[in-house]
Order: sequence, then C-alpha cells, then structure tokens
Amino acid sequence: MKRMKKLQGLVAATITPMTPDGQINLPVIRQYVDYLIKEQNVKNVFVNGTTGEGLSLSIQERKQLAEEWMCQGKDKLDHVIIHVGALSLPESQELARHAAAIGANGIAVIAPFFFKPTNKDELVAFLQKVAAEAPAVPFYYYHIPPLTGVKIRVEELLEGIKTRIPTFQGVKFSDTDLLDLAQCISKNETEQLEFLYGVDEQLLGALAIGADGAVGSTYNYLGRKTNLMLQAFAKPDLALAQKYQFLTGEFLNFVIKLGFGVAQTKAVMTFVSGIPMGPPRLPLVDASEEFIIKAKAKLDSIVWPDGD
Ligand SMILES: CC(=O)N[C@H](C=O)[C@@H](O)[C@H](O)[C@H](O)CO
Ligand SMILES: CC(=O)C(=O)O
Repeated sequence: MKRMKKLQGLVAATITPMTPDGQINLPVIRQYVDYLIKEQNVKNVFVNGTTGEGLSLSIQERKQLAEEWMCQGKDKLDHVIIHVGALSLPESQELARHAAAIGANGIAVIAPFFFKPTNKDELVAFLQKVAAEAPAVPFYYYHIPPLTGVKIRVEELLEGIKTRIPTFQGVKFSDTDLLDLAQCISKNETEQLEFLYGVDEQLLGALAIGADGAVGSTYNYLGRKTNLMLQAFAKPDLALAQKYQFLTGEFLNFVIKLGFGVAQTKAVMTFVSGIPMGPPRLPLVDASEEFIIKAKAKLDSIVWPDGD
C-alpha cells in the first residue's frame, strides 16, 4: 500500500480555482501548493470534495485536477487524497482507477445521494465496488449527511468493513454527531483506522474524543492558526487550545450568519492568500461584495494569542 505514515493533523479540502469564464484554472495550483505549505503549514490535501465542487465537475475536469495536484505536490505534499465519489458507479470506478494510476495516497467516496442506500449493506456494497478498482490505495468513506441526506451511522457501517473492503483506512467524518464518532474511535482498538473530522468550528471537541486529524475548507486560510490549536491541545494547554477554537469559531459564526458556503470560501481564500480562486460554478453564485467587505473586516479584527 502507498502508505508512508499515518495521516494525522490538518488536511486542506482544496478549492477548485476557476477562470472568470468558469473553466478550471490549472496553472494556479502550483502557487496554491506552495501557499499551503509555506503560509499555512498544511501538507495534506483532499481534492475534488465538497469545497472543490467535485460533484459539479466533469469526469475529465476531475482527472485533470487530480493530475495537477499530484504533479505540483510531488516531493512537497505528504498526502494527496482524491475524492472519487459520484452518483454513477462506473464513473466512480473510473475515477478510482485513475487516482490509483497517478499514485494518489488515498481515495475517498461519499454516499450516493440521489438514489440513496437505505441501509449499511447497500452503502458498503457500493463503496466496495469502487474500492476494489484501486486495490493498493487506502480507502476513506466520506460521511457528510447534511449534504448527502444519507444518515447511516458510521459506527454501524464499520462493523466487519475490513473483510469487505481490505483497503479501508478510515473516515472523513463531517457530521456533528460526536456520539457516533466516539463509538467509532472506541471500537478502533488496534488504531488501524484514521478518523478525520470535518466540522472545523468544533474540531477541538472531536480531538478530545480522539480524532486523528481534520479535513476542512478553513485550513486553506486558517491552517496556521488551527495548527497552533493542535499543538496547544497536544501539550496539553487546553485553555490555549480553547482560545484558538473560540476565535476561529468567532469568524465562522459571523460568516455563517451572513450565508457561508463554497462560493464564500472561494472569496475568503482569494482575499487572504491573494491567489485568484475565481467564481464558483452554478448553481452556486459568487459571494457578494458586501460579504467580502464584512468577512475581511471580521478576520482582520481578530487578535490571535500568537500576537498576529
Ligand atoms: C459542509 C462543508 O463544506 N463542510 C466542510 C468540510 O467537510 C467544512 O470544512 C466547513 O466548510 C467548515 O466547517 C465551515 O462550516
Ligand atoms: C470540506 C471538505 O472536507 C470537502 O470539501 O470535501
């Protein structure tokens, strides 16, 4: 298996840069990789997921993006995980084969969300068919019930999963149900699996329960601050870790009230990094000027414990 070391710490859910006329903007990715490493101290990426508008891209675009991230991340990034989930099983399988061929460090799949699996066996059967196309690549289930509407609890899904999916490596857990996460972690006695949390505003709670790390959109521009939270938690300096969580939460709480999604993430990343992320693809529409002004003022007003 292409496993160098256990995936821990932060993983940036990458944004898909687009040109003003809505094409994927591949040349920007080189700069983006360097920015994540140098400015955010983030060396793992999750490509073509929710933040990357993966389900709004064509198969061809998804392959081009995966290739570009692999190519630009070579010898720089630690882990490149490619999201290969799709509504159509053969398309998902094609993307899994492609990810394996280009040397991805992991693949992830969300639950199909138009025709939905109604129980864990149906869901595992779908995941197994995709995972089997990349038999040497660690496989992650991407659990995001608020978006897929598939609410099958992960604790249930994990039962016997290794026998059905030998490459099963862990879960990207994007739900607020910390009881479910805790049950998964407590059953992971041999610690073979990785649990990566995906609700950035309450990561500290998931760390306390035993999450290995996190995948999220905010690590694109708050990676450095969130890394300081992880360090404080590991020390342990819980009061300092809380301070960081309160402050990242203060920003998110503010923008969530204004209306916060992938389009707004693209706008925030553009003004923080200076890298043009461009517009989102329909049905998403650009963040308003008013949002950008308010979000920027809020972020600038925050005084961080590291004096920044
Ligand atoms: C629904 C969604 O996009 N979730 C992201 C990852 O799973 C998070 O990183 C959020 O963007 C973040 O927690 C802000 O709410
Ligand atoms: C947020 C996240 O993890 C994703 O974009 O898929």
